[in-house]
Amino acid sequence: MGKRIVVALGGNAILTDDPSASAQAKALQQTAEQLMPLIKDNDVEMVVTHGNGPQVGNLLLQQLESDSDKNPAMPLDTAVAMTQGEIGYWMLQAFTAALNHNDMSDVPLVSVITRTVVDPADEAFDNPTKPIGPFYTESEATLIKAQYPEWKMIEDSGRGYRRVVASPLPLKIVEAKAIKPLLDASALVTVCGGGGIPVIESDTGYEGVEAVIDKDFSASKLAELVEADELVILTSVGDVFLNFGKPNQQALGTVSVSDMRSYLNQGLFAAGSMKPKVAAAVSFVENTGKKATITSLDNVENFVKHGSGTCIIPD
Ligand SMILES: Nc1ncnc2c1ncn2[C@@H]1O[C@H](COP(=O)(O)OP(=O)(O)O)[C@@H](O)[C@H]1O
Ligand SMILES: NC(=O)OP(=O)(O)O
Repeated sequence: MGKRIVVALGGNAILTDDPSASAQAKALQQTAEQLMPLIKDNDVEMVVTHGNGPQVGNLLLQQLESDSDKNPAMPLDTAVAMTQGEIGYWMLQAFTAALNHNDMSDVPLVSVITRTVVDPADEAFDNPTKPIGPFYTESEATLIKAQYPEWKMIEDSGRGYRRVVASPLPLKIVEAKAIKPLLDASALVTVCGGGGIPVIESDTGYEGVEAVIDKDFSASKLAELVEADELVILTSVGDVFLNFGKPNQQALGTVSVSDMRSYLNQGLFAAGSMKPKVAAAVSFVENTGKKATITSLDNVENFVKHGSGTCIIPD
């Protein structure tokens, strides 16, 4: 068995400044090429997961047009499933091209519709924090609030206003067991897209709930469940920084998990962006004794060759 890694892809892997299907599929083609050094010439089983915040928010906006009985709007759990389907499809297309291009056309490919179990009593249901869909100016946000008073909007890290929805913590990935044999067969698997379709346990099995789960937390849980050797969180920055954006900012290279836990507990990372990534990575290392890396897609080749990026290791 090769080394098993779970890779979580950030927003920049899919969405550029053009949200059309063709532009997102094209962005993923480049992403797939950038991931190839992770598996090419290495005995690696790769599981890929991805976000869906912009896509699911846009899809909900499209649902607002569909208010008749003949063409009803879809609820949020179904919208998450729809984005898993669309992005999973683009992933298959992108990986097919990249594997062909890198003489690895024999690698089996699959995208798995995945459910993630959450706690119905999770306090996140009363406190929406997950930004989805497009960014709005302050005046646009005011108009939207008047039109949809039930929506909660927040200012998202100085980038504009966005709608937020509940984002409960993932407890269990329902399909984790089914994914393992695919990995054993050396398939390249896309799984748990958008954090997974949020479900709660019910008398008959599972019931969908309205939420969007953070994909970094799901990736961490998934990595534990498939017994991954490493969790790799890819975003738009090559390193995690202390004092990010300040003149004295300092890139973190290899850091022990207890040091990173201490930085996290001191509140040194921004909520809604770097904090969940660090929390997810620290949780994986604490729970498994394996390592986790946070770096950028652009740095994958350097990471493979020289180990650059922020690497959290067991004590
Ligand atoms: N301490 C930090 N170190 C590095 N980047 C940070 C830090 N705090 C905030 N950031 C910001 O977090 C961003 C990554 O978060 P985000 O865009 O939400 O992730 P995703 O890649 O999952 O879409 C980086 O592009 C950077 O601007
Ligand atoms: N579900 C999720 O975490 O999506 P983003 O990474 O796109 O916000």
